[in-house]
Amino acid sequence: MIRVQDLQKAYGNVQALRGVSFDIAQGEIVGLLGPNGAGKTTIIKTITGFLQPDAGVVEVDGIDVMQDPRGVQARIGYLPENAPLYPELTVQATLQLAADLREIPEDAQLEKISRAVYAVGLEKHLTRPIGTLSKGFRQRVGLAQAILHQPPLLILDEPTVGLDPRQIVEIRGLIKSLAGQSTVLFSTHILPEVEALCDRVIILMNGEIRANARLDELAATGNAVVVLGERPAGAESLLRGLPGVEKVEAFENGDAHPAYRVLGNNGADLTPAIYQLAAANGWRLRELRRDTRSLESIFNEIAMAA
Ligand SMILES: Nc1ncnc2c1ncn2[C@@H]1O[C@H](COP(=O)(O)OP(=O)(O)OP(=O)(O)O)[C@@H](O)[C@H]1O
Repeated sequence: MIRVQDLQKAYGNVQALRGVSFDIAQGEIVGLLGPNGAGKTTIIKTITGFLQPDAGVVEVDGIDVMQDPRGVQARIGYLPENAPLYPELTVQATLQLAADLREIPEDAQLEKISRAVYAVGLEKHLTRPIGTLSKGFRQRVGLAQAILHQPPLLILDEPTVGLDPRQIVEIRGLIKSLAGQSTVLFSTHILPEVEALCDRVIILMNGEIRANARLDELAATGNAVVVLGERPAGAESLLRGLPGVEKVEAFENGDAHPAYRVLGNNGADLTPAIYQLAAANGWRLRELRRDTRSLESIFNEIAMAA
């Protein structure tokens, strides 16, 4: 659905993007995560055809954005950061204006507006001027504008920035429901946002991609945790003898059963070999799993390495 290849962009002597490449498949929901100034908005503006890169290729649905920006924009619903809205216009007038700008034929406008309004829960607020709406409801208007033409791809720049905790939960819920109909790429600097919404995360720092993986892959380590029913003689040294094992640490897991953290030396999954070892030696396994890391610790590790 999106192909970004070796994108580069400088503003004067600020190198905002330093060769960014990634692909997003149809139906995915992907978070572009990075601190302020990492280059998230620059990537989004390039994909949506509002900014010309210095080098690189962006394709949406096989269409090159530099060659046919209007063709790409017809396939994208875009919610910019702090979407500009006219405070004196009502919700209905705002959406009618958006439908005109999208060149939606007049006889189709009512049906499209009504569909978008119900999708974002604005049906009771059609006659209210934008200026009287809370920030959360203004964001719903922005989302309704973005989905008016039923685009196959939604691109949202920091969709929950400036919202209070309740509004954040509501907007995240809406994004999740819209993801059923569209591929979604959104940017954020908030880790729990990624955990709440994404299949996959692209971590960007200083104009470079530092990670691009499914959340479960990123969280998995090459270490395993094993808890046994009783303490068989020699368990620790047998675990240590498995190929790919660096070290075995016994730890207290709170229920008096022997627990070990088995540290690998090459990132490979150790659990199948541990399972076989347990079966061969008649150990009673209470628990066997890959050890995981939180997104926060991954992010901090990447930031420290930067
Ligand atoms: N129009 C501009 N002129 C000069 N520098 C710019 C311009 N727009 C962005 N930059 C710089 O380019 C870098 C990337 O900015 P960008 O807005 O893409 O980052 P971001 O990750 O979206 O950050 P934020 O979350 O703060 O919006 C930053 O160093 C920023 O200061």
